[in-house]
Amino acid sequence: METIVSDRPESFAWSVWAKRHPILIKQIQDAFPYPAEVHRALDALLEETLSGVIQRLPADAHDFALWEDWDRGWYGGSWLSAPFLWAESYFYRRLLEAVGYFRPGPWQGIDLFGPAKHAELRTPTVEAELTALDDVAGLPLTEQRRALLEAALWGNRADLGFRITAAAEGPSTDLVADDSAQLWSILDAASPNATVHLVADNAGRELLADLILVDHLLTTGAATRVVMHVKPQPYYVSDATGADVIAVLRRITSAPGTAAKAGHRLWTALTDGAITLRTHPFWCAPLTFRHLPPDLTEAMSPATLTILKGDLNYRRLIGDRTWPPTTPFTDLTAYFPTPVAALRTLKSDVAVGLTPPTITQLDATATAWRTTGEHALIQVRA
Ligand SMILES: O=P(O)(O)OC[C@H]1O[C@](O)(CO)[C@@H](O)[C@@H]1O
Repeated sequence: METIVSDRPESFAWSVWAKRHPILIKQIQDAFPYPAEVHRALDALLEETLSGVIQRLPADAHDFALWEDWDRGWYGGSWLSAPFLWAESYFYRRLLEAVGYFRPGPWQGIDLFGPAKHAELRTPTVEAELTALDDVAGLPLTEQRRALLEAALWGNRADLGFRITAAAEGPSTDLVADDSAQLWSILDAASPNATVHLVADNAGRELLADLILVDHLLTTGAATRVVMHVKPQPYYVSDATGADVIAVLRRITSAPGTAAKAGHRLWTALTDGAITLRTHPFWCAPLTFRHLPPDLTEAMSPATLTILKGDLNYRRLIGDRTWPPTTPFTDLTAYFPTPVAALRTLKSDVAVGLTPPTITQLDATATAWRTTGEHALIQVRA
């Protein structure tokens, strides 16, 4: 199966470089009063990706050696001919370089995507979602499970990068694969000693729903311990960092009713160790999870179940390749060190584990069903 690259005009990967990134760079330039040299560096990066060759990080970058290790011979070649997964990840590292995120100075540590992430937490939609938790609390357990799992799943649609070029958010449509019964049976079989690792994706609404799900797992005994993995630095626009977890927690605790109670429980769970927050440089690596480093593999191996959120984690799990969509999910994920569940809305070309009737139905819609974000899946490998 071929690795996905970005050099075919009008392909999805190509459109990310040609259409999404110019808008993204402009948004970053507008969001902060960056000095002229930062504007120039951002413009130069965009130019380099569209018509230049991939430059190395400066030799004094703190992670220069790490990126030498992660390189697979792509420096010096065209961005569009390198694997999409590798090049897109490196683009986000180069964005941080352009704004001086790691360099001593006034812009050090300032999240270039912060304004959009924070604005999302103040929207009426988030307010309504928090209030709706009062109703969920009154439902029978199976319905609570369905509601909160689906909120975490569809929360992935709220990715800020994706929304740069996606049509305005329409109604959520169907699940193209749904192994949720298996997800719960794995946890129930291990109860009361289940440990869940949750590899988070986006901040804001998605992280809010993830945290509410985590609270539900802990309060119902479906999990005794949860390890949440977040990014060590801003990445893929709205990916969650430790600072985002705190911001979302504060938002939940400041809401009325059921939400506030969940927020306070989450806060306590973090302090007493029922929830552990972790990060690792590999979460921002341009490689698939087949390259999980030994320390991360060891840290994750006690997991009863690892829940991977989002499109990028899905690409990294199964490999960013032109798989036939009927390829079994279980075959491609057999290597992963723990039982694994993917919760993902479809926002890139990769899709596996679908049945022929589902594919026929999706093709009959005559839409770009792989990339519109209107479809979602829950896939599990025990
Ligand atoms: O936040 P997610 O769900 O990982 O999605 C990231 C998105 O960005 C992309 O990398 C495209 O830019 C897609 O893979 C995906 O649509």
